[in-house]
Amino acid sequence: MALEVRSLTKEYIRGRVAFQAVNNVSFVVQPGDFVNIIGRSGSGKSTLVNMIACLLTPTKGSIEIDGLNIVSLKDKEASAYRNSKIGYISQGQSTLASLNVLDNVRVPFHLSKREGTSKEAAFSLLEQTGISHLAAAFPKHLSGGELKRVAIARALINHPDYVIADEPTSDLDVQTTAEIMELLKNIAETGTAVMMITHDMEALGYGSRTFVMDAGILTECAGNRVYISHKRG
Ligand SMILES: Nc1ncnc2c1ncn2[C@@H]1O[C@H](COP(=O)(O)OP(=O)(O)OP(=O)(O)O)[C@@H](O)[C@H]1O
Repeated sequence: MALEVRSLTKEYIRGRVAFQAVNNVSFVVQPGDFVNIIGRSGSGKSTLVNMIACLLTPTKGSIEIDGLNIVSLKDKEASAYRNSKIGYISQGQSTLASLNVLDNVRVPFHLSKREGTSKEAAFSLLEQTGISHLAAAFPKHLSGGELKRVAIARALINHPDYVIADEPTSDLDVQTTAEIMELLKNIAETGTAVMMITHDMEALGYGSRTFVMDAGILTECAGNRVYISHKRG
């Protein structure tokens, strides 16, 4: 299922001045793509992916999946879409402290009405992410890399078509970064499109396409080569 973003714009008002945090952005993501999104702090990366995750309403433009414009979904439909189609790996800590690792992974399964149980599937995802030995542990006893693996397993529990990861390696060492990136690459290889915001040059090589966001304008780098301008126009 291709994701088609057309003329997407998000306008904010700061002081009394309106500005486009995301400015007329268009691109298409195919199943299995592993998309890097890079760019300076404040350039509009999170605003863009939050609109794709239906967490934010665009000012203008469309986001189509299989002919359905998700921008026009009502709140309840938008939540259902997010729950079934999007796996979201947020930048910060996102586990629930009162649940053990296995139950944290199961949470999205139970947010919508579904047949069956999520226990085996959640355990299998913990095996895939290399932390099944921590199934009964609580988040406060886990390292940053282990918590990131929990977030990845949880993002996959509903078999999403798209995984969005907002700086998944921001606080990890080189070795753990490589392991987390291998996991994300494997996810893309199964046909789930991955969109990753990153500032981490080590992480970039794992993606198949790279986009640069600059003051709300998104440009794809030819041949996945990265040209970063440090000047702002
Ligand atoms: N609710 C809001 N109201 C007004 N301005 C906002 C709002 N949310 C974000 N912005 C502004 O929009 C711009 C884009 O923000 P965004 O968080 O998308 O950037 P980013 O590229 O993800 O940054 P970072 O790399 O620091 O996370 C920034 O200038 C930010 O200050």
